Amino acid sequence: MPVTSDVDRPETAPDGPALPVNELFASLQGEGKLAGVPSTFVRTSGCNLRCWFCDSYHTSWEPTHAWLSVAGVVSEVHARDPSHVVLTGGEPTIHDESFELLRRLGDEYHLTVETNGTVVPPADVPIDLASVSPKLASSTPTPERAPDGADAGDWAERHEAARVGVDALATLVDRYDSQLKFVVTGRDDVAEVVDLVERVRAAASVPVPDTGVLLMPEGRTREQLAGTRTTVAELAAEYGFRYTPRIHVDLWNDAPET
Ligand SMILES: C[S@@+](CC[C@H](N)C(=O)[O-])C[C@H]1O[C@@H](n2cnc3c(N)ncnc32)[C@H](O)[C@@H]1O
Ligand SMILES: Nc1nc2[nH]cc(C(=O)O)c2c(=O)[nH]1
Ligand code: SF4
Ligand SMILES: [Mg+2]
Repeated sequence: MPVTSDVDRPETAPDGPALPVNELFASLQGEGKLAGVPSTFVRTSGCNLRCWFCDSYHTSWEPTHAWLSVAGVVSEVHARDPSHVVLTGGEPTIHDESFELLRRLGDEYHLTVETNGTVVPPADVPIDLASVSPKLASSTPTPERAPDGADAGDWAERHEAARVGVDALATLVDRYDSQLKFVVTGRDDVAEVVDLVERVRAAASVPVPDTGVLLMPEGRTREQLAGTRTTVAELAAEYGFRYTPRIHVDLWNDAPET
């Protein structure tokens, strides 16, 4: 149910809890330690950051969505086969209704939340895998590095101020089965990964193994990934971190609903 399909697109939310949904589809989890697992993806719109490379431009730089009731999202999930649900965005945790959705799905599905790690959900929210992707300095938009046609405005400062909260990251790691999945643009990014992982370890109460730290190559398209993946895989091997491919990009490039 992408916004490009023929679904109703009311401009305001229906009565009751509702979410701005950019797309809802079944695919294979393409990233991280559950890569390859059939999953239903719910992609909310709206984000508190503005990564210059965001592969979901229509949830961040130019938010686009249909408003769906939480009950309607549950029905759409029920209508699909996978036992795993991935709630992503945009940044799903900026919407309280995301937490209500997770509560309503928790008994029936394995729940992964893809998050930038800046927001801690209420303690009662069921999450089976917190897939946390803290943002490095190389994600910050600059006049030279912003999506085509986007107005970065004051987002360089806002993004930089909000992109990392060590206490929030430590709480997520303490509370949930988790992975720290860093988008790596090149060799210069790794010192910051090492430093941030050490800061999270110092603040967390549970161990953060190197195998829970995933390096993911930056790239929205096959062509872009071809330019980053070998370097990033070699960095993972060198530093003892885990490498994650982006198998949906390999398989379907940057097609929507994949
Ligand atoms: C679109 S984000 C949505 C969830 C959340 N806002 C976040 O950033 O984790 C989903 C995943 O895609 C990753 N991602 C976004 N753009 C990317 C790019 N150009 N290359 C590689 N990964 C990217 C994010 O880091 C995150 O792991
Ligand atoms: N197949 C597939 N796997 C994914 N894993 C995380 C995704 C995301 O955008 O959060 C994603 C996505 O967009 N597609
Ligand atoms: S935090 Fe996630 S959704 Fe937001 S701009 Fe960055 S990659 Fe896109
Ligand atoms: Mg994606």
